[in-house]
Amino acid sequence: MDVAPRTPPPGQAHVLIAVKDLDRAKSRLAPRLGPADRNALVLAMLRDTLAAARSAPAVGEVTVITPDATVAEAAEAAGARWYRDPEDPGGDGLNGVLRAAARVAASRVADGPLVALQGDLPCLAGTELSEALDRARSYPRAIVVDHHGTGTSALIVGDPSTEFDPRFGAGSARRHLDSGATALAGNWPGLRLDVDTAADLDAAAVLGPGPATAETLHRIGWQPGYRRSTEFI
Ligand SMILES: Nc1nc2c(ncn2[C@@H]2O[C@H](COP(=O)(O)OP(=O)(O)OP(=O)(O)O)[C@@H](O)[C@H]2O)c(=O)[nH]1
Ligand SMILES: C=C(OP(=O)(O)O)C(=O)O
Repeated sequence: MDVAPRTPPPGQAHVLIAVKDLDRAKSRLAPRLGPADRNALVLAMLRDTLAAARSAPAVGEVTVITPDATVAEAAEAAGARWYRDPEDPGGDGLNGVLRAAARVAASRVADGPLVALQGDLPCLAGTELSEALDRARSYPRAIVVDHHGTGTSALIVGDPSTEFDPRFGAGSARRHLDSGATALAGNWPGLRLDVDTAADLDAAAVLGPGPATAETLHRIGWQPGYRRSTEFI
């Protein structure tokens, strides 16, 4: 990771978003969507997530970590920076990549928190993220638990001397809590709604996704509950 240092304004957060190769992304949607539609959806959800994160006054900088050139282009177009995945992230895909990115970011973060945010939050509002960041100030390490109550939408590490130590993956909320993180309370449906399955996407369509995701859902003809209602016929 060779990036020129640029220090975000004091007190503002540096948000890290990791996105894997589009060809491997959102495999749990494969039963409902072909590769082209899945790729378009991943990019659209990322665009909406980036737009919301960048609109939050509490956020000073957003960096996408990805091995994928198309994702990197989308990040740049949204005004975010990007790093390429390290050659050897340490054996643990997402968490290794985030640890490596955090090491680079930590060398130039002023005094704001470092945040690992999921990139599949199509209903995220900047105000939700700002509120969560504000609430996280009272804790050295905090998380936003996802809408299922088991995963993690965001890990917020406010104390730069604290190890970043991301523990994402299935059941990550418990692991983050065990690592000393505090689960933040707040009415943040968009921040909590990470989309991995058809049911999640249905929920996002109902809650109200950002413009990129809304347009993509329309274009690919996504019909909430379609399969579930016909499966039993
Ligand atoms: N840069 C980077 N991002 C990753 C890597 N592994 C996972 N991610 C991202 O981390 C988030 C959670 O990963 P997963 O749940 O494994 O993958 P997903 O694409 O969301 O969904 P599934 O394929 O259905 O598991 C997603 O935004 C992924 O794109 C990795 O090795 N490198
Ligand atoms: C990576 C996570 O979730 P998902 O695999 O559902 O994206 C997580 O909640 O830590």
